[in-house]
Amino acid sequence: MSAQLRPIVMSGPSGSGKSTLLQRLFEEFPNNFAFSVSHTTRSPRPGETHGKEYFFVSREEFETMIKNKEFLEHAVFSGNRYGTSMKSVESLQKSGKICILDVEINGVKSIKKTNLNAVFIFIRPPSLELLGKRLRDRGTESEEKVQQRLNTAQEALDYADQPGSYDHIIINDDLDTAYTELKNILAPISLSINLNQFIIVQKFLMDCRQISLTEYELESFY
Ligand SMILES: Nc1ncnc2c1ncn2[C@@H]1O[C@H](COP(=O)(O)OP(=O)(O)OP(=O)(O)O)[C@@H](O)[C@H]1O
Repeated sequence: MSAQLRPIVMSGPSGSGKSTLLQRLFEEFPNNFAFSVSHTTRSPRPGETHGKEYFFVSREEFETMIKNKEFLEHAVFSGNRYGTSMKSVESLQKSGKICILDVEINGVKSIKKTNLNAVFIFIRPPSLELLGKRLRDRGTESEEKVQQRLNTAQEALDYADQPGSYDHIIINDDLDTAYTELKNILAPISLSINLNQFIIVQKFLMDCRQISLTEYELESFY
């Protein structure tokens, strides 16, 4: 996989602010970043299209893909299987976009074992207390679910404390500061894509010179 198209793996406890930060990123740079499309064994909901929200596959197909080592990571939620295939990341990269993967701790560990050459970013809440408050304020989970998420959060924080677990850790205290930090991390990666395209154009122009196009003819390429 070419270095200039390194995918971004974003992880962090539920409620740490991943979706909020990514939503801002996609709004500001709609042509530069995108999520890869995952595979799932769950049935499509009304309005969902195969290949858009998910690739909907049977259990047998999913298991064959596991056997063929086609997944970068896969997991089970509410009795259904979900996974990110190498192919779906590659097809996004071919379209010239930086692929964003939003995965939990086991996904991070699996992806680390592949040759994806991703950049690993952890979004850290300032404290578990504040994380609990944000989850409660968000109002999407019952108190029992909030407690479950806080327990899982501790595990994610412990893993993030291990040396070498992530390339970057962003503390999401003030949202604007966290977003600026995220953009600063992503800027060199986006830049390398532009730089690579520039080098390809330069090489093309040099080849044109060697096959003796005149300066006048070259002008027409610009
Ligand atoms: N820096 C911040 N300051 C205050 N509130 C924040 C900040 N960042 C995020 N929030 C709020 O915290 C809540 C959780 O954020 P968000 O939904 O983005 O978390 P998440 O990590 O994507 O969670 P999940 O993995 O469960 O989807 C949201 O209500 C969001 O508006």
